[in-house]
Amino acid sequence: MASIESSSTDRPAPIGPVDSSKTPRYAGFATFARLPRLDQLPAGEKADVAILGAPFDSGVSYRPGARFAPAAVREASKLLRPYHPGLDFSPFQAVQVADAGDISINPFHLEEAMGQIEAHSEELVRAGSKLVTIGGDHTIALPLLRTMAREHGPVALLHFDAHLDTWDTYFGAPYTHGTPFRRAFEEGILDSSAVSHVGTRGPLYSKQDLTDDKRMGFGIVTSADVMRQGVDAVVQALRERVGSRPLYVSIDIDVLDPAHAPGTGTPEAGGMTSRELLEILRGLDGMNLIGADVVEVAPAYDHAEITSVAASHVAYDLVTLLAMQGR
Ligand SMILES: N=C(N)NCCCC(=O)O
Ligand SMILES: [Zn+2]
Ligand SMILES: [Zn+2]
Repeated sequence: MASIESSSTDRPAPIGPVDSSKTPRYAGFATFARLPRLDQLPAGEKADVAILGAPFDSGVSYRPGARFAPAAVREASKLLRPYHPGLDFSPFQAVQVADAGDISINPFHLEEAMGQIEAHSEELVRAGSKLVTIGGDHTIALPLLRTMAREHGPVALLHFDAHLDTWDTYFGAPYTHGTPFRRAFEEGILDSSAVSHVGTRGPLYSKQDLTDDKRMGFGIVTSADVMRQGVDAVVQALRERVGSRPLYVSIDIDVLDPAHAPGTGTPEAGGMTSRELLEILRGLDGMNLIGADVVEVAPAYDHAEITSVAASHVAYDLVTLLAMQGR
């Protein structure tokens, strides 16, 4: 396991999280994992990895509320600690991780909203930050993928979700949370030889949904496959499919069973456990991860922060995987 714990450059040591043995976790402003805000870094210092909020839920087909997720996930992330034992790595020591705040997104104009997400993410990426974006509904993955493809060319995609999200339109609308990956396919920003859904389950509109999805190149690892084959076999198959291609990971929190993530807009029974999801993510260690998102947390339907805690741990694993690639 590649482990880069220190830097050879003359940049100052990263500013880490607020020390929870000095200031209690429940005190103070909420940033992701109690990390500094981007604007608190010394002048000229970049975030190697940035957590970015994308509060937007005007693309949903069912329960709204994911616009409140960035705040809820930050709040739930206060209990995260600096060392990741599963990956044997201290991400906040190795690189500068910072909270880049929320994008200002127009809730009344979908195209403008996507433009704002694309522009803001591009600015951060150009400044040298790898992004873990907290949605928001799944619509936000499309502008984020556009940004990634502009930097890297067509990208490999691992899409963790109960749903395919390769549907065509809803009520005639092309940009919704059920359609981002069909639009991405049409725009040529995905590397169709290396795209896969993981955790898929639940009723579809028709069998044609699967035919269309396959035509776009997607492989499917269902949630039942995860249960039957086990985490290690799934990880091996995903690694083989993606290889060393630039990889974007999009995680719809509804990939988890509603027992593990009740706070979401379109829940489906029979999902993965949070343990399975986290173990699959850890299995991606060493792959060419370029960015990630965690979407579809809808705090109003949550209980005891079950969903936002799960999302905060998922985001922490993604941050750690990105941090392991070094400064
Ligand atoms: N992306 C999420 N979470 N859901 C898409 C479901 C679209 C539908 O209502 O069929
Ligand atoms: Zn979903
Ligand atoms: Zn989705």
